[in-house]
Amino acid sequence: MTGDDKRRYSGRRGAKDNRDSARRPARDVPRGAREATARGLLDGLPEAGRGAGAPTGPVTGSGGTAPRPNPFHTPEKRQPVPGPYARPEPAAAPPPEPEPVPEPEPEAESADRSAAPADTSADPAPESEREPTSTTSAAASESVPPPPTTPSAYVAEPHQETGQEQETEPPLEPNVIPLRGGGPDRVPATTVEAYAAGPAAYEQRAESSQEPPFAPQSEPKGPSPSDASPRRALAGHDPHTYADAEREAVYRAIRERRDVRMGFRPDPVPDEVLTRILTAAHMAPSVGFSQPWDFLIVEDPDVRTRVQELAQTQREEYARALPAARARAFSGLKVEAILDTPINVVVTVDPTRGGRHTLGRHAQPQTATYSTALAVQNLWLAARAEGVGIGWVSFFDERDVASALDLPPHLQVVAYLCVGYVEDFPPEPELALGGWAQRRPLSWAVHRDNYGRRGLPGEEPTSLLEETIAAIGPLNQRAVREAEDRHSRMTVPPGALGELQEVSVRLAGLAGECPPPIPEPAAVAIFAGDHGVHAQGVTSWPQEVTGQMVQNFLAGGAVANAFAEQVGAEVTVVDVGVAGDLPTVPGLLPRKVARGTADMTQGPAMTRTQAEFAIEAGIEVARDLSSAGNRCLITGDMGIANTTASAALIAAFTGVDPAEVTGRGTGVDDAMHEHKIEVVRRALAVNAVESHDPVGVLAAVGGLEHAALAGFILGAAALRVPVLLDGVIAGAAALAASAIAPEVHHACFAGHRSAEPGHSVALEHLGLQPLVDLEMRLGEGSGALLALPLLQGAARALRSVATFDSAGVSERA
Ligand SMILES: Cc1cc2ncn([C@H]3O[C@H](COP(=O)(O)O)[C@@H](O)[C@H]3O)c2cc1C
Ligand SMILES: O=C(O)c1cccnc1
Repeated sequence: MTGDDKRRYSGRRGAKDNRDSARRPARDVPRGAREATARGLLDGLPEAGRGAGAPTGPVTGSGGTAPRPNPFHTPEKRQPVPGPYARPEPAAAPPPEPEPVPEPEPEAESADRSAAPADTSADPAPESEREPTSTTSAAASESVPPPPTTPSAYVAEPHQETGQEQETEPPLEPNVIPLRGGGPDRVPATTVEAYAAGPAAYEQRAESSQEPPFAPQSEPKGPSPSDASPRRALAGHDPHTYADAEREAVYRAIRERRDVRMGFRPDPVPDEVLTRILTAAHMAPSVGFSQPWDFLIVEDPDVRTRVQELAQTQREEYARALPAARARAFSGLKVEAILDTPINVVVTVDPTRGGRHTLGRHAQPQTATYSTALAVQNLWLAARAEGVGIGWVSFFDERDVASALDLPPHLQVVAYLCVGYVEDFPPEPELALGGWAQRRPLSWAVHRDNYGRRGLPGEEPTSLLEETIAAIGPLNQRAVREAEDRHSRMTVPPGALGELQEVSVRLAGLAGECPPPIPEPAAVAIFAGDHGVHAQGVTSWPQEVTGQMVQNFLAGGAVANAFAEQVGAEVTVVDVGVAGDLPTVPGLLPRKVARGTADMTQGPAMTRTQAEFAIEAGIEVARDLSSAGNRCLITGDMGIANTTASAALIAAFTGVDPAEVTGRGTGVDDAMHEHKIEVVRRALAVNAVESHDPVGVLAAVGGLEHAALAGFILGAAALRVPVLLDGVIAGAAALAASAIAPEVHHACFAGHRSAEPGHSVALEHLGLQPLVDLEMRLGEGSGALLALPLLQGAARALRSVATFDSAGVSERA
């Protein structure tokens, strides 16, 4: 490898190479350690994203790793929790209905069971269930406590020092927006007895409490328990607060509740246990105290077989609609255990119960169903405490299952539950373990006063854009070096993989691991918007085509759909600014910020607020698609006249003359092309654009889809997920994103070079080399989709090509 090559791999080439200079503390995990934990859905895929977004522990050099515990698991803090519900205190959970009699044999057994899984719940799968792992990972898993439980991409556990080699590197947190501090109140524990014994005893007890109670997520790093906020002080003296162990039991049931589909045991659930569980369900809150639920216990094998057939049919229907990569993963996924469990419990709702004047239901009829869902949750938590597993099956049409169960017509099925003792409770949701989806951090979900002002209690709220910018960082240099080293040893003449070498090294640096995960599954987001500048006659197509093409995407009839199907990617359409109304259908995300932009030759196309809203909509789409398990995000666009706005943006960000960046778009003739250049010039003259104010530039001469695409690109970079860029519209948006957060380019891969002249200018400015160059000029994400297999091939080369050593191939003399 030449020195020049080496320089290239440390980041963007050319003038902007020195952006990697900022360094932050390292966090890395040997590949083997991560593989040892992988036993999920996507394991069936050829290495698909194994470990993607799964930074599971600290840097430990090449040896084993101390696992990075899941925050919902606090084994080191966990105390033995006595029995199911501690009974004596009136404030504790409801006691079971029947007077507890000396427990018969099966009951005693069940009590054991309820304790046993708790102890093992942090454990990895039994040896027999584990994926075969490399020697390193096997060694690692032997020498360390239970491995990390999940692709903990969404988990920010405090870094564990191992004393082993650490380098100064950016933190390795693919798929993680570094989480800000804050958190639950950690009040001193109190007990009812202490309170009853008098305030002095109570206070003493509170002060002497050592054990911090439940930490719902370790992401928050906010105020310490000593903080003297009024809220904290009040809580510390609240006579109603449960004692530590009691609270821990409640929170433990919450965090260890699982939807279980595998490993059910045939032994029956004793009647007393089932009665306790149903009693808990029956204690649920309900609107107007209407108690609209009923519980149908199904044992009859014929009925269950009928229901199972319904589920099977639905499963097949669902699988047919999946993109290829997802369908492969889904084929290994168990969705029901209807015949595997000793009983099924159906929870129904009677929306008419309580009569006409049920309090609260008159305004919100759906609260009957909500109430019933709360009963399901109570049932589920109680079952967990009893060591009983629950699998909720929703793979059927509600009316079909109601009729298979011969329910009275006024009842509806809310939940169909498979109920039985289990071999194991997975330490994390099965879907997360397999990489099908990821847990969203709490900080994504907590807003303050206004939706979008995110901040955990006790923290200063921030905007999504600020938070995203703060999370974008350099490539991980350790992974970059490992990838470079591997390339130098791979059975390939030096440099023979051309650009794919740079791509693969960058994928490793982005993910923070070598080899990097295969960028699969992938999702294209087609952002759609209309343009006021259309009125200037810059395209020969009517504006309605934007909305009509959206419908075409949704019906699966566009080029983007054909190419997405070819490469197994999922298509999502996002309406950020289509002028007309669009139907509410699956696959279309309604995020309309405005009904198209204003005419930029008359003034700014958008207000700054509109531009910001659109950017944030794009960030949220990146977050959602990533937490849905996608490991590659692809840009797509639809917006008649958007090549005009693209040209204006590119001219504004690069300083290149409009005549050199304005193309023919959908194919305008010479006269219209000249006119289009003039329109771009006029827009830039009317709007005083300053490239140091990228959001202002987007607002002045951009489109809503450009702003959203810029957010999408920023969002992907913050999550350390590769983003595959399409043509000139994506190029213009990437320039804006890069002006907002210069290090965004590490995550950007140019899918293709469009025939639009502005696109080459943008790519040059971004320092990106296109993977495909076929004179295409369509947009929609079409060029980027074609390039997806190249991106995946680059990652796979690092993963599966042998080295000279391992293959016994002689190196050149
Ligand atoms: C039928 C049709 C399908 C398209 N698919 C993408 N575009 C592309 O062309 C449009 C931009 O070109 P201009 O700036 O010249 O209007 C965008 O909608 C872009 O996505 C299409 C355009 C049309 C007409
Ligand atoms: O480069 C593109 O993506 C492009 C070119 C023409 C029309 N629409 C999109």
